[in-house]
This record gives sequence, structure tokens and C-alpha cells, in this order.
Amino acid sequence: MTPAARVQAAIELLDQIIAAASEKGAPADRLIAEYFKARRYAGSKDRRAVRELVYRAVRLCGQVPETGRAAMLALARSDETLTPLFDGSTHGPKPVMQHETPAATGVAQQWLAERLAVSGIAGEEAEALLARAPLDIRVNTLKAERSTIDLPEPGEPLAAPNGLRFPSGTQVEQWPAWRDGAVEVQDHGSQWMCEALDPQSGETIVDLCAGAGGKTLAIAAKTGNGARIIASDTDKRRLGNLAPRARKAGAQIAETVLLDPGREEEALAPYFGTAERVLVDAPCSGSGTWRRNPESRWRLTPNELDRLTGLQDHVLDLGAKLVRPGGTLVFVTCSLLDEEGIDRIAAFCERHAGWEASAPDLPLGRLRERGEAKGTRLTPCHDGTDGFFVAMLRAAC
Ligand SMILES: C[S@@+](CC[C@H](N)C(=O)[O-])C[C@H]1O[C@@H](n2cnc3c(N)ncnc32)[C@H](O)[C@@H]1O
Repeated sequence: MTPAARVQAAIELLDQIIAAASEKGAPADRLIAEYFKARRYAGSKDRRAVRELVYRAVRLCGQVPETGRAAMLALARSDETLTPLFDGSTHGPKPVMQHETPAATGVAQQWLAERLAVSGIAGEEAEALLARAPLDIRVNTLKAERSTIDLPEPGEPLAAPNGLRFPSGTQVEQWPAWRDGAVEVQDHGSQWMCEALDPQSGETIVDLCAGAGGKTLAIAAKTGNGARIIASDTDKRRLGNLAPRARKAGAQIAETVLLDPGREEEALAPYFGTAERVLVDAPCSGSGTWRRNPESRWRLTPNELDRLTGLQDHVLDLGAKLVRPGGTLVFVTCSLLDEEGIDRIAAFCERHAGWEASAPDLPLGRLRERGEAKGTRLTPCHDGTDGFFVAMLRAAC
């Protein structure tokens, strides 16, 4: 592909990503993969270059752009090598017309930028949400040790006991250690969420919103397969991925429980009051992971945020029923909005007398508090991790 044809391909892909954002369609990564599946003539360098253009444009535009071309024109404003490629060549974009307006740039839609600012995320904290994320892995201690594992590149040891950091885009999935389950891709912040849970061998632990088991596997490794782990989720496809992942990782998961949304108690009742620890890794806006999914900020609406905070209260209340007297509930979201963090904990404490909310003792992050409610927030700018909120809730004995 010529450089101009790559720009035109990026424009076409951006049009698809913009449409998918308003129609709740496929994520950008999938759209890009499908685009190139139908265009076998594009070589690996072309694919990499187009992908790079697409993501640079998505990161740059806080509001949803009207068109892919407007987004690419915004990028061309900040990168003068792109403007001459609007050359009207056979596969390239049409020349720039005088009346054309580039898309608005910024961190997020105005309402969202305002809510972030109210939550203390503005200036460099907000800009860091759109930086490139490194590639972090967790060495799976059921199969290997960080100090002795043989990897194609050494990696930078992280503060998390089993974490290693590699440059963004490292092809970990091609490593024998990944294929053998000796390493898992997991953000450094996410690794600390499992440390905050502090699971112990011999305990019953429920991972209520387990998804495909990113944190479940870390819990199994941390307890040396010594805990009874129950993993549940409402998403059949994600939960279905847990068993093969656990086999590969050598992790023992006692039970996986598929939940019916709104009727979760039917399946969870046998576990009520039994767990020493419950992890509620709640569904959220993902505003802490925009470094990896920048187009997800185009999808969020105030109504969707309201729906999510309602769901967070709901899963917290379910989690509370699973905890045995004196046990611990750990609430996690990968969001930097207080509405999905400390506000949920303050609301929980109002609904549940006798529970005590505290911030976990971590070597990173900063305190967020609202009255008696406390939690810890990690941010890309301050901690070099994805953004997370975590709070510990202790049940009365
Ligand atoms: C942040 S993701 C979990 C990620 C996962 N723990 C990991 O580490 O990979 C939130 C999960 O909550 C699940 N979920 C949504 N509603 C739920 C509900 N009512 N009960 C349990 N899980 C729910 C979603 O399907 C999603 O998998």
C-alpha cells in the first residue's frame, strides 16, 4: 500500500469505529482485524501502519468525530507529514478542501471530562489516560518463578511480586512461556487488586464477577491452589473461557457458576455466608483502561453510567451476602470516576450498618475518602498502571 492508501484505509476504519460507537457495535480491535481479513493484499507493515494511524486519531479526538476523515484531518494538523498524503491519488484520500473542519481534539466528551475533573482527574492526570500502556505480565507461580523464568526478553521487574514490564506491543502470545501458561498478560494495577484481596490457603473465596478469570487465576496462584475458589459471572462466553485458561495455568477452580442477571441469588444461595473473602470486580465504564481501549470513551453516555453504578450497588449487595461473619469483601473497578469508586462505598455503608470500609495497604495509589468510607485509587499518571479503585469492606463478626 502507498502511504496515501494507508491514510485512506485508516479513514475507512475510523468511519466503522465511529458507527460502532453509537450502535454498540464491535470494538475497534475486532473491526481492524476484520478489515484486513478482507484485504489480504495488505502486508504486515501496512497493517501496523494503518492501525497506528487509527489509534493515534482515536486518542486525539475526545468527542466522537463526525467522520473518519475529520478525525484524520485532526491528526494531520498535529503531524505535518500526513497533510501531503491527502493527494487525490487512486487509493488515497481526496485533497483537503478549504471549508473542511478537523474533528475537535481533547481527552473526552465534555460531560465526561467534567465528571473526571470533579473526581480529581484533570490536566496531566487526564492526559495520561490516553498515553500508550506498556505490556505487563504476571509470572504464574504455579508453573514458574520470576527470578528464574526463561523469557525471550528480560523485562523490568515491577513492585508486584510476580510482575514484569515490557514495551507496548511486545508479542507475548508468541512466547513458549505464554503458550505453556507460565505467564499471563495482566496490568500491574490489576495484579495489585489481587494482592489487596490477600487470599489465603484453606479459605473459601468467591470471585463474583470473574469474567474469563484474569483475577481468578491470580488468586489460585497466590494460594498455591490451596483455596476453594468459586468463580461466577453472568456472561456465559467469558465464564466459558475460564476452564481452558485454568487448565493451561494449572489453576484449580472449585466451581464456576453461571448467573442469570437479576436472579443471581438462585444460583448463589448455597454459598451465602460461607466465604472468608469475596472479590467484586464490578462491571464499570473502564475509564481507567482508556490507554488500551481509547474508543470506549466514545461509547459512554450519562444513562449508561447511571446503569453501571446501579449494577455496582447490586453486585456489592450480592457480594455482602456471600461473606461470612468477620469476612472481607473487596470492591474493585477499573474506573477513575468517584461515582464508580468511593461514592459506591459510601452508599454501601449507608445501606449496610456494621460494615467497615478501609483502604488496602498497598505500596502505590492514593487515598480517596467520603466521610467514613475509604478506598485507594491508582492512576496511570501517578502509579504507571491502569486506573483502578479498590476498597476493603469488613463484615461485623
Ligand atoms: C470488570 S469485568 C471482570 C473482569 C475479571 N474479573 C478479570 O479480572 O478478568 C466485570 C464482569 O462483571 C460481569 N457482570 C455483569 N453483571 C454481573 C452480575 N449481575 N453478576 C455477576 N457478574 C456480572 C460482566 O459479565 C464482566 O465479566
